[in-house]
Amino acid sequence: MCGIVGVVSKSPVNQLLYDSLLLLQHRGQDAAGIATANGSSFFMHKGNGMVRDVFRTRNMRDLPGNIGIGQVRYPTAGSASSAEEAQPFYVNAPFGVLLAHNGNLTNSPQLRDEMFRIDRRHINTKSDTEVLLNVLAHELQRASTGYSLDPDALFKAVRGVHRRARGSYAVVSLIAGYGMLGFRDPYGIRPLCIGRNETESGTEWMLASESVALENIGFEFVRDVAPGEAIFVDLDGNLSARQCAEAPTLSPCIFEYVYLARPDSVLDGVPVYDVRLRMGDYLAERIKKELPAGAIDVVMPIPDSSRPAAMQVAAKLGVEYREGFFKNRYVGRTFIMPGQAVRKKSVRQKLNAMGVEFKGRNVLIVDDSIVRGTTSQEIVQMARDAGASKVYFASAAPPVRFPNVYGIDMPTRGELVAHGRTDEEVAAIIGADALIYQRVDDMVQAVRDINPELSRFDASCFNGEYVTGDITADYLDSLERAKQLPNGLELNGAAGTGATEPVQNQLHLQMPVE
Ligand SMILES: O=P(O)(O)OC[C@H]1O[C@H](OP(=O)(O)OP(=O)(O)O)[C@H](O)[C@@H]1O
Ligand SMILES: NC(=O)CC[C@H](N)C(=O)O
Ligand SMILES: [Mg+2]
Repeated sequence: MCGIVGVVSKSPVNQLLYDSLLLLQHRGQDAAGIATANGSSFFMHKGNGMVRDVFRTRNMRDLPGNIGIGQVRYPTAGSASSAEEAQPFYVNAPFGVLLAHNGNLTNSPQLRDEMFRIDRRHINTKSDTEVLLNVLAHELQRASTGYSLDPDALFKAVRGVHRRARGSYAVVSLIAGYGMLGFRDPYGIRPLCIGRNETESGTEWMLASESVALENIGFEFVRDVAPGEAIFVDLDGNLSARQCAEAPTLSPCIFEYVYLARPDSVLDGVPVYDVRLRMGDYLAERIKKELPAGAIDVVMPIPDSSRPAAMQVAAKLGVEYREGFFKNRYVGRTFIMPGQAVRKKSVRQKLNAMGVEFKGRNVLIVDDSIVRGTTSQEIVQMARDAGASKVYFASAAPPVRFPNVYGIDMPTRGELVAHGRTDEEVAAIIGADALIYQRVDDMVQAVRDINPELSRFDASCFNGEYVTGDITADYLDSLERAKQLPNGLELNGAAGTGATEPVQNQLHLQMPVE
């Protein structure tokens, strides 16, 4: 998961894009980038780090124009440390195309090979996004007649992308001299929504990963982009939309509701906050079945993402809710950091137990999910060190047992603490007196209680069923092999290079004027 945003406005967009990327920062902390178009010129600034680190005033001044796209990156392909793999990506032919992507292509090596052998295109990085951009560029070349491009040709090109690309992709793109194009893969695995702002000079349009990124900067939420659908907004602000997939089937990633998205966003008609509360309701029912009444003195969340579920667990159990862990607000999300060593260290830097809440009490600690077990192991130990009598642990999501191949960096089974283990074995590893997990059916029902029309989800990391239907055991094995160093050690981060020095990459791309 990364955060993407695109806007066609009536006034300069640099600050607008910056502000909306800040609202999407929770989706990617490793790199950030903004590209704008002014007349026939593209301007771009991108680099490693968080939004506030990457953009200085001088960089912002160098991003003129009323149309632009932006991205915050959490790598799943290539490397966390390579500033060249920060997004957006640019290719000069045909027309000049910029692209930002949230998701992960599962046939990127084959496409890369095809690009070289058949399309004669060179891919310069290990990023699947650069591959996706070149597929789009090639399809635009095929669909366009002569020197011009109209919405029909653009939508034909997106149909071509859907035929060739596999995996997940929510995309925003700029085409020099034409406008902004956005689309979502035929399963709608990663989110994308449309916002509008009426001004005296006309309508402005925005595309963003989450509704919070457009609403908080004054745009009105219009709707989600449908799976397989493409949206094109020309330079004058005229919007056209078309279904470009043959058999679109909405199957959004359920982990967005569990952890990835902000609670104040609404994804595919479902407020994330409401789902997290419902997950708390169902989890409380499990806890009632598994622990004797009166076993728990106090319920505590692990800040931040588990708070709504933990509040609801406490309310349903009729037990006191207390904040036992103080969070250092200057440390980011640990799960999306590249590399196990930095994740482990950051949990301790981020959270500190407050002794007064623990001494002599039986505590139930609630988290939204347990993935590698990094957070839960540290937290249980902190609770014990702070004097808790018993430490019970509950997860608002079911055990994460299978790799994710659609945009969350957990590609190997070995790194998942629940893979091949019983709940009791996981409890022993994290050191808890008891561990209660949500059930998969209840997690799905928590979303469906709010939007019964959503019937299919990508819940592959919980149930091993991959919605695209083409993920084989061989493919999963190949991901694991790619993560192993020759000495048997594991690589850190998407391509294993681990934490990074901030590197900046400033481009000013000049398009020919017609
Ligand atoms: O089992 P693990 O591999 O540790 O992963 C799961 C943990 O990581 C996430 O927290 P994170 O610190 O990323 O973000 P948050 O502040 O939004 O909870 C998530 O909320 C869990 O606490
Ligand atoms: N998490 C994502 O959406 C990642 C986007 C893209 N695959 C990259 O690695 O940069
Ligand atoms: Mg957390």
